[in-house]
Amino acid sequence: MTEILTAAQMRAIEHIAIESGEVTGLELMERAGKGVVDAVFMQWPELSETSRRAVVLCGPGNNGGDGFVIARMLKAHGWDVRVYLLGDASKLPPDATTNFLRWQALGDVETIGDAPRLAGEADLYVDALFGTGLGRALDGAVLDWVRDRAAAKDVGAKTVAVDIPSGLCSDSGRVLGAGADVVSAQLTVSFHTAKIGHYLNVGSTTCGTLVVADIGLTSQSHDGFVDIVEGARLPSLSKSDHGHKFSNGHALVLSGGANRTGAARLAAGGALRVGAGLVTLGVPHEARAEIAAQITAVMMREIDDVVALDQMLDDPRVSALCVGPGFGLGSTQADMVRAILARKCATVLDADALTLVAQMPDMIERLHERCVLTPHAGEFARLFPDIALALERAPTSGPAYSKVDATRDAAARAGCVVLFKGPDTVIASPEGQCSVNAAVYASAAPWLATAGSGDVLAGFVTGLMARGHAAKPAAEAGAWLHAECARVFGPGMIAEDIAEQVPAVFRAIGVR
Ligand SMILES: NC(=O)C1=CN([C@@H]2O[C@H](COP(=O)(O)OP(=O)(O)OC[C@H]3O[C@@H](n4cnc5c(N)ncnc54)[C@H](O)[C@@H]3O)[C@@H](O)[C@H]2O)[C@@H](O)CC1
Ligand SMILES: [K+]
Repeated sequence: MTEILTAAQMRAIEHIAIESGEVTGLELMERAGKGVVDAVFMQWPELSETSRRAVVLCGPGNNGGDGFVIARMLKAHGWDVRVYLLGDASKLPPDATTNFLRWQALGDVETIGDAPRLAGEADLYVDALFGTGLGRALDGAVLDWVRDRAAAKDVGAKTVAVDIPSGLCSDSGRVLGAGADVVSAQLTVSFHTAKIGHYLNVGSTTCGTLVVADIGLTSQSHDGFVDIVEGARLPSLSKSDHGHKFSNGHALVLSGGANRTGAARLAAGGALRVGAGLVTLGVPHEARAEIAAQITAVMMREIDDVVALDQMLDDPRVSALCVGPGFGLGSTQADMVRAILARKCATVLDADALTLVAQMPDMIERLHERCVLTPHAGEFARLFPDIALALERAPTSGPAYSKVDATRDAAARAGCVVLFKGPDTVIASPEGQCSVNAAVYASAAPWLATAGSGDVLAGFVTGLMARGHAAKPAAEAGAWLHAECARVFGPGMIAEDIAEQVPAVFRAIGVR
């Protein structure tokens, strides 16, 4: 998996590299500027063909320092470059000052209030106002510029954001302030690794194309770092050449009553597709005929109450459970959830099971480390109302409380893995290990927003746990497969199609 960093982690990595004498801050700034110019010419080759006009907006920190480097490099390409500075040049930090002076030898520096706004006035706008040091909402002349630029609605406008679009918090992907004012970039060039904010919340819709430039820093893995889930780095999902069905686990998916069995059937199909050796639907008597008419490889067993459930769970071959999709919210269902939690089996709690946990104060304490909760935003708010509130409150200062923070806090409180759904799905363990499955940028899967898709995800995670994967890797692999199946299928996809894509996706990542 690839690490993505907070601003503080990035600063620490830079600091260590500079302190060790491996590189100077000035060298890093030069490489950052070059990385942006190279990415601009790669993204828009037409800009490299003839000299053009650039407007470079520089802020009061090192992001502004990068801007002066970019201005100098574009000038060296023969461009007409105009530079606008926010604030007092005498207060720039040292490396930015050096590059300010280098630029001053080549051209003027005007004040930000005079910066042009319209596409006709420049071929390229460079946003070097704020990067990882954004501390509060945009205001004053910068805010005016951002609003005017947004109102201009230029077709084919080209704005490159240096490190991160100004106004966006690099830890959370949230816009600081109540107004949602942020530079809208077509290209964002970050350095060393992407930042968490590029992937969460509105980060991906604000950055345009995201490019990460190598500035020669060495990676320094750390337990606290957040990972991006990647298909190429999932645990092995191949089946053993010598296995039999029971060696691949037996998943039990509990269904609700008649006329609401679809969700459990979708989950069961998902569990089977990702390789559980057997999948059984636990079905109330009244729904038997309905389910029997619609399943083939999935098996069925009548489970009406806790007694029948306990009998089934006495079979040690049942290796994972899924409870919640279409399950119901009655007292029998609540008793069954309690009975399941008492068994300490690998269990995915989704949909109605999450609502039951939220309604019964004793339930949260019964959750354990082999559970995975899979809430969407509404379910998350029911389960963890105070945490959800902190996440919804408009952030006034940076770094802002993020979905990563919220999921980590929820997992610590629940004592189990929490998979907080969305295009920016965050998965956290109670110990704070955390990853993001980002169905954004080239991995976007917008057709996942369809009825029943969450049921399939619950089934995927259950199937992988039934096969013996631990809760967090199962949640990560399930989330990645889910989004990738939808991406591969593309437009027109409905929930039934998701699991059907598993064979193609498995083949593509070498699963056998
Ligand atoms: N430190 C280094 O060696 C390197 C830093 N790099 C660049 O440096 C950036 C980080 O630099 P800094 O830490 O100086 O932070 P920034 O340049 O992002 O901004 C910090 C400055 O902006 C002010 N500020 C924050 N929010 C404001 C607001 N809303 N309105 C007005 N002023 C505000 C702060 O008081 C501070 O003066 C990175 O994003 C990256 O672009 C790169 O050059 C790579 C090397
Ligand atoms: K920026």
